[in-house]
Amino acid sequence: MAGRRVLVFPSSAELGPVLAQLVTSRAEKAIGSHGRFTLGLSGGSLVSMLSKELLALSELDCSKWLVGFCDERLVSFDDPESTYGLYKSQLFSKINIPESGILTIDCSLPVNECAEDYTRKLKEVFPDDDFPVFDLLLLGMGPDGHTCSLFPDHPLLEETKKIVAPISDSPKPPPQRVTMTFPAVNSARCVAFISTGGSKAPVLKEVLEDGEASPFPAARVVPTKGELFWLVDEPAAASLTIQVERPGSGAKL
Ligand SMILES: O=C(O)[C@H](O)[C@@H](O)[C@H](O)[C@H](O)COP(=O)(O)O
Repeated sequence: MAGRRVLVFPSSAELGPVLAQLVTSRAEKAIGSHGRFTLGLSGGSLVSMLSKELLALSELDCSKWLVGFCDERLVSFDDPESTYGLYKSQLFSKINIPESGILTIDCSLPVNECAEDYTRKLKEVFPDDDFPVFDLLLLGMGPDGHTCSLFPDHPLLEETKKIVAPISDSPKPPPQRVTMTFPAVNSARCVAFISTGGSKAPVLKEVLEDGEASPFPAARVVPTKGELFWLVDEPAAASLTIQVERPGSGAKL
């Protein structure tokens, strides 16, 4: 791992601009070095925060972006539970990302086939790698310590071969989902967790202070070579005793 940074902001309002800055700076770097920017998205509160912050930028050029999903719920795209559906209405329809730059699941397939189909799509985008090397993955963490659709005590936590796995017994509804596995997540060049709210405080303390000794899935996100950021707000950070950075909303990452 290139080193973990934990950045604490008074609230989401101060965190948001730094998230946007991280995305645009990694996009610029990626496009400069290999001509495209591959970004993996997650659901939850990230959808509205990221959409709002990116749309507030005056010069956002997404023509060389390739966006995928760290996990996705197996529901139709017009279902309010569809992560893609939410991004489509809040972000994709308002930026200049080409349709070919959005990697979606095929939600008409049964869950196992859906995971295989999404694996195939990722392999097409990353033909030279055993696991996809995204330039940036944005992750959330639930109050139970799950990330992507990798839930505590689930056998999928031990998956070492698949890039994408199906899950049909998700403890959080909807039950059917597809998710990137840990080896895929940990192959990224940069991973950033965005975690806000006091419900995250106890689990965040264990994840950050006990590391991989902690039982929580989020603690297993340790990029092999890439960077790891935790962007959190004060309520989520309330129980931390480790040293953190408090850089303010003008931080440049
Ligand atoms: O698929 C899901 O059920 C959600 O996307 C979920 O995994 C979410 O990312 C986390 O629970 C963090 O959500 P918040 O950032 O909104 O707390």
